[in-house]
Amino acid sequence: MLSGISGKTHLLLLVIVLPVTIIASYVGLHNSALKAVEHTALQSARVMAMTMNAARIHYNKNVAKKLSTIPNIHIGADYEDKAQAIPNPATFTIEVAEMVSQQQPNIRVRMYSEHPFPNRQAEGGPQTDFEYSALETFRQQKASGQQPKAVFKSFHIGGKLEFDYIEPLVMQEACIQCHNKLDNSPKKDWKIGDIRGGLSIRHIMVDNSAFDQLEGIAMLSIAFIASFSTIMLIWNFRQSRKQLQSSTQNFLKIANSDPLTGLLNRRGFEQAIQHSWREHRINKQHMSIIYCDLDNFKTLNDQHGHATGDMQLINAAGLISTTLRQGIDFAARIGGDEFVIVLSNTNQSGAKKVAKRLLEGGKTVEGDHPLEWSLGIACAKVTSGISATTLISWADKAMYQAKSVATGNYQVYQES
Ligand SMILES: Nc1nc2c(ncn2[C@@H]2O[C@H](COP(=O)(O)OP(=O)(O)OP(=O)(O)O)[C@@H](O)[C@H]2O)c(=O)[nH]1
Repeated sequence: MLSGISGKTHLLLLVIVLPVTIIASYVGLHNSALKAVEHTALQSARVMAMTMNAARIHYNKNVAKKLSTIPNIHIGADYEDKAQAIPNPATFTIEVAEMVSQQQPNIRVRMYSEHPFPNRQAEGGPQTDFEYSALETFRQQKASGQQPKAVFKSFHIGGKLEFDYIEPLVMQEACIQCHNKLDNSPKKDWKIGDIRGGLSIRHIMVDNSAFDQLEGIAMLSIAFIASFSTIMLIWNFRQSRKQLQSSTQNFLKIANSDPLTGLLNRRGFEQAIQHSWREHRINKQHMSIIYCDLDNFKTLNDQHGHATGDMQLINAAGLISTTLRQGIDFAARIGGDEFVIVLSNTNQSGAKKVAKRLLEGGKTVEGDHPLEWSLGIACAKVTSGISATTLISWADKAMYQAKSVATGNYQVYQES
């Protein structure tokens, strides 16, 4: 029963808890790996956006603005077609972004507007759902009085990780004049602070190597955790089984022992004699039984008290134990003052020697009262024609014969 519960608990741990732990660890580590890669991508997108903005501001302030005061210098999106012309800051930034994108196939930088000029109609507007939704978010943030903030999102596209970062582009004082005055401007009612578009930076992880590395570490960690947990569970299971075996053995020892003398009790004796009987029958050996009954034990109890009687029983058991061969013979207290001794592979003459030693030993036991007992010996070659119960009953009869003759002697059972 105990073993069943313990086994089931461990099985439950192995079958449910371990896979759940492994899955939870994998999901946790996978998410951590993704977060780490996302963080890196976000940082690099921010740096890229800062660089683009710094280039635009610098160009605007130190190139476009200064050259605009010189006559015959044209500043506009159509600068390529004209002599003495330079790009306006927006065109400058757009073209720098295009150059970066061409050189880095895994990075795409673009400025987009909801109202692109006619020359940028094809590629200048929002192109993805995320670019549309980013403009919507910026507008909502502005409407609720917040400073529009960059948005960031990661996608899994065709087995590759993709990170999109979009910063709001806000209409500046320096740009509004052109936008509201130029003939070809698609919108002429811009106000400073309006959301005019976004700076979109897309980073595609071409080989996913950083992520794969982190996932590899995650998998290794999980494999380690799983192996460690399994080893711990098996170790724990074995320990529990050992403890259970040892408790079962202790329990059986207690259940089969006489608490007063430490010898086997009737229950333990029956198991031991059956086992020994089988072995003797296989080996066709002689077995001898000595049935012992204390003489006038009732009188001892009555005259000197139960504790003295108990001491006499303990002395008798001690004498039996020291007389027998350790691990070969065995004995039990099967009744109040009755003991049965089993002498393995022992014939009648051997049993007589043991009986004499027990009688002699009784005279010298420690204590005020010499140990006197009557012993009955029965001996047989163990075959299928006789049972252990019969041999014990013969020894019992012999003990009564001894008692009927005189106290403190032994008799050998003789088949009549
Ligand atoms: N002290 C003690 N006495 C016990 C124990 N178990 C049984 N007895 C007593 O042992 C006595 C056995 O009595 P009997 O079988 O008549 O034995 P006896 O007085 O030795 O008589 P004979 O065998 O004819 O010599 C009884 O008085 C029981 O009460 C025990 O554990 N301790």
